[in-house]
Amino acid sequence: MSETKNSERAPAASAEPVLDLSRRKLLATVGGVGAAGLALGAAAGAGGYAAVETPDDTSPLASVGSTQVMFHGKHQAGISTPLQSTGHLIAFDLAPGAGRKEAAALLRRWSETARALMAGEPTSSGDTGVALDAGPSSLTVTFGFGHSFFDRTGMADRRPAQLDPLPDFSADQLDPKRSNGDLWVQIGADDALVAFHALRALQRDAGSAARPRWQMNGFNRTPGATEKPMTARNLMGQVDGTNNPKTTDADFERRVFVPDTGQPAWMANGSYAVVRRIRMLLDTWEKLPLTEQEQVIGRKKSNGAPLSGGTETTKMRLDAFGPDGKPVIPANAHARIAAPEQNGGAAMLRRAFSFHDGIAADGTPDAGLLFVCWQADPLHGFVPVQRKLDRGDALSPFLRHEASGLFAVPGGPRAGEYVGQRLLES
Ligand SMILES: C=CC1=C(C)c2cc3[nH]c(cc4nc(cc5[nH]c(cc1n2)c(C)c5CCC(=O)O)C(CCC(=O)O)=C4C)c(C)c3C=C
Ligand SMILES: [Fe+2]
Repeated sequence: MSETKNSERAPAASAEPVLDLSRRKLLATVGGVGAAGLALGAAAGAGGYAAVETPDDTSPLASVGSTQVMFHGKHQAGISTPLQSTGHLIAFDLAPGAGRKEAAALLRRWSETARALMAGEPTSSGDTGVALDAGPSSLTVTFGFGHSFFDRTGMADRRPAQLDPLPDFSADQLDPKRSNGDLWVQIGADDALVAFHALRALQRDAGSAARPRWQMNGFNRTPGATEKPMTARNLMGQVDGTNNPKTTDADFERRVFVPDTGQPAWMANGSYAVVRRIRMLLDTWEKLPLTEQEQVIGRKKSNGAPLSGGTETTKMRLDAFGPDGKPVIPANAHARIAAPEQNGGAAMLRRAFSFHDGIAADGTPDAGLLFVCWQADPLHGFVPVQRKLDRGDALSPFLRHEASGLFAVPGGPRAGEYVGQRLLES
């Protein structure tokens, strides 16, 4: 697993960040309160997995800035680590003539840059200074390989079957130019400048080896904006992420990560990311009365509680019927249709960013969800659930799936290793 560390540290420009462990409290899991990094973990619904260090009162940086996520670990950072307030998703294609050797050199460069920036250090070549003064700010950089990468590098025989293209869904309106790609990078941080700094550094590192294919920018709530840590809200106003698998669940690892002994061996402790740019038809959605909006999801908008009663964390009672004889959580409610118990146990870890790219040509807001979900096998996670949603989800008329990607995200690098080394050098 990747670890999160909340430390007082020298400004980002310093080559030697100060990590004075003797002056910090180590908080093991989500059980504690008071640390911004920890609070975020609880709020994200995708986090709280990592060890968090809190600074003492003399910290020169606010705790948001000083929170650090470890680059090395069993899993890559940015999967089960807390969701951040700024995200960039970017796919690259290898340049004509670039193959396995160039890809290996690129992953080596990218890994060193990610390691340095996640530690709050400047990059080793020509740091742009954009993140000067800021701490690591929970920066995570996560790397993945797309289906086409294996053809481009002459390694088609090493491609996992899990990367087979996703099936077509009837409601898809996908733009191929904004879909897939040889390589994929997910950047997240709790400071927009820190995130942008990392994005630029990685783009520059790509040099002549790879070219950006598409880029998407997203956001979530800023840590500290709410009175207490809360699950995120999306741009439809719903509490979104409640029923995510929890890192404390006995089957969390099995659902989200390829086992140690999994195949192919280079994917051990890795995960598969499905990325969808889902436009929300907000002009239509916002006209829907509140009670109907709640029926569409099956949960209350105010606090995310199931319509069958209780609080946000109360289990949905899918077998509850109202006095009218109808199910309290409608048969086509999104949360019912997507629930693992309705899909043979299929589950995924959703870790999304909202996006807003201004006004589209048709005059409507170009806004929605950069849906990213993580699973050990997309055929037992995203695919069956999306198949079912595609057939009769009450939310579908308010959505448009505009872009799609599927990426193999290898396990975390060991010290001295770069991401993907076990694929590229064995
Ligand atoms: C194929 C997977 C899914 C897509 C695509 C998807 C899109 C999507 N969802 C929301 C809003 C909510 N989703 C909620 C729950 C939920 N959604 C999925 C899967 C997909 N969603 C799952 C597996 C679940 C959990 C179901 C369960 O176990 O109860 C909820 C309810 C709160 C929660 O649990 O998170 C909301 C709200 C939007 C807006 C959207 C596309 C833009
Ligand atoms: Fe959903």
